[in-house]
Amino acid sequence: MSATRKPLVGIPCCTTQQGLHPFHQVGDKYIMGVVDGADALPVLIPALGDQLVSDQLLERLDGLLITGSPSNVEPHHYNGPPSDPGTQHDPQRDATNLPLIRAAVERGLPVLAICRGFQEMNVVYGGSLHQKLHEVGGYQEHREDKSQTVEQQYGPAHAVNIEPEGWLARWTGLQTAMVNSLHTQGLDRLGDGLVVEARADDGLVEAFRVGDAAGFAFAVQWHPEWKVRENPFYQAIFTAFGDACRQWAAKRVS
Ligand SMILES: N[C@@H](CCC(=O)NCCCC(=O)O)C(=O)O
Repeated sequence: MSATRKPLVGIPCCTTQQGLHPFHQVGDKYIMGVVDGADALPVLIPALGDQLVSDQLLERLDGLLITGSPSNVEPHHYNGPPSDPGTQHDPQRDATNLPLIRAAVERGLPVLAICRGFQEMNVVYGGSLHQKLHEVGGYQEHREDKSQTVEQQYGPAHAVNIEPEGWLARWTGLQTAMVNSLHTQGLDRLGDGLVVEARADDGLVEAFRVGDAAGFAFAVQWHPEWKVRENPFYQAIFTAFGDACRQWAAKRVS
């Protein structure tokens, strides 16, 4: 691989309906997180579910970024009770991402999962979700205040306590950090083999890694892609991801 060739990072899309037509889309901040934060080339992956030949796709990639989304994982994927009527779902995204995440981690391809992506990764490993964290009791407010500006909503909201022996501690040297918080759902049962990397003060799991993964497999409940270059804590996560993608790319081509 030439010194200037950047790793290729796949970003699976959400589906939305715009007028009469369905679209596949990814938010700009995730794309720019890959470009600016990981110094990599993004490529958008349509949410094709079964029609995505994941091996043929994954063998061409050097990493996967699994994004957040206002939609929720359909609860049948974790044996949860049905969602309230009107809950936003994206079954095509579920059908794409759940198998893709498993296949990517199995082959050692670097995976960074954010917010809904973090929740998906927990479900992939047999974990479950609280559908309305604010109704469970004992948890602080983890939702954004939708009356605020976008800058305020993605600003620091609460602390996370970082596990001293984990990857986050190694990358940052920190014991605590402030993070944004824009989620209604949250981890209930932690998936098999997932290792907690950080918790909120109320005990909610906010970051984990896949314990026996062959490569980089890391997930956070907050949004480190938000203005990643301006936040050294967020940047450290994207730097570690980008480095893992570069190492994968170098091995793949050599
Ligand atoms: N719907 C889930 C996940 C929350 C989430 O991913 N929010 C992201 C919102 C938009 C974005 O920044 O991409 C939940 O509510 O817990």
